[in-house]
Amino acid sequence: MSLYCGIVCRRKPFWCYRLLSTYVAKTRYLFELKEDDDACKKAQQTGTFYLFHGLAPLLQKSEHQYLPPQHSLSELERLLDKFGQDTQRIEDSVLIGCSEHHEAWFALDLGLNSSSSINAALQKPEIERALQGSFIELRKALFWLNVKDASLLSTAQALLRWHDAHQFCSRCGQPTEKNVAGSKRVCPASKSIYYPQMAPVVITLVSDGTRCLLARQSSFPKGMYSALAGFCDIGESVEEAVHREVAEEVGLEVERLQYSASQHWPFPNSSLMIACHAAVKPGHTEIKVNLRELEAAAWFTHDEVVTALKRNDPYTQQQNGTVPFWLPPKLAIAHHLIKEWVEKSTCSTVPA
Ligand SMILES: NC(=O)C1=CN([C@@H]2O[C@H](COP(=O)(O)OP(=O)(O)OC[C@H]3O[C@@H](n4cnc5c(N)ncnc54)[C@H](O)[C@@H]3O)[C@@H](O)[C@H]2O)C=CC1
Ligand SMILES: [Mg+2]
Repeated sequence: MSLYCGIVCRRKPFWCYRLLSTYVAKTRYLFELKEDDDACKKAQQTGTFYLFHGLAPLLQKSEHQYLPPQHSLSELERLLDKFGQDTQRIEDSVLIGCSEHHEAWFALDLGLNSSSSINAALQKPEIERALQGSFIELRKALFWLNVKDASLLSTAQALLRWHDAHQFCSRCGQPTEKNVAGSKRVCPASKSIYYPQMAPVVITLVSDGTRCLLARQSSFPKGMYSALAGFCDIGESVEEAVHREVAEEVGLEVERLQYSASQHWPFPNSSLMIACHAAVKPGHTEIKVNLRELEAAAWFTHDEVVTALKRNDPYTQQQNGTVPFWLPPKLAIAHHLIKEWVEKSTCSTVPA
């Protein structure tokens, strides 16, 4: 229940956090930190930092799970000091969220070349030893993290990558400067403002009523099939992108589009995955694979998909040496789409 009653406090910020629901208060606090550099610097004093090296998050193994440790500002300063680095490097950190009690969370990459400090990147093995953890490539880490940490670290990596790649103004070539939160970069020379971007991607699970269409690119791990995905062209709606991508990749026309869900996907650059179900016209099921985009595409039955969803260790080779057909991991929206199709078709309400 929202406690916000429209009362406007005279204290800064112009709303009173005590009158807001926990969720609204949190979003307003994060908004303030993005807009106000002084407030964000202050938040660093009491906040915590997630560390990366070359865009790989630091993880520590605890019992049966991997967790990303959080470090306070003073711990981070001590670490930099120990390795002969100036604390200006902390200016490269980016705001990635906050707790319900308004403890701000930041991410900092110790391996990328710093735009704030002249010191060279820190050496990975030495920091790993000092912090008793390992920097693990995010694609691998996603298999071991819980959903909350996976989402937070994906956001952090996307933001750190974007800042690393946007250090110069594309209009005049001069260095750009990030605000303290990292929600934008400004070019002092041309006054251009740059905001972190995501590319919209449609991902579609096509059904013919009893089977679903799955495809693989040659770059996928052996045996893995997924739903059809593709970047939206400029000027296109989501619906237009779905029709075009399906026609382009497998030569089919679809109808009855149904939006399912969306997901931020950090690889290889930030994408906003927009997931839909779609159906082919009855009898129009002949696949014409575009071999410039895909290695293979095929229709799979409900039973084949159910078996593949149960496959926990896809890399186990079958006795004849082949790798069995398997599906993207739970955290990928493709998995969600496929599971949803299985559940719907079990209840006989699959989009025809
Ligand atoms: N989270 C999930 O469940 C899944 C995520 N994906 C992601 O979807 C994305 C798109 O899938 P693809 O089949 O590769 O797309 P695609 O079918 O559009 O083909 C990729 C090609 O599109 C062109 N392209 C156009 N705009 C681009 C842009 N903004 N960035 C990069 N290339 C662009 C390039 O020529 C590129 O080679 C991939 O990055 C992949 O990681 C794909 C499947 C499952
Ligand atoms: Mg594609």
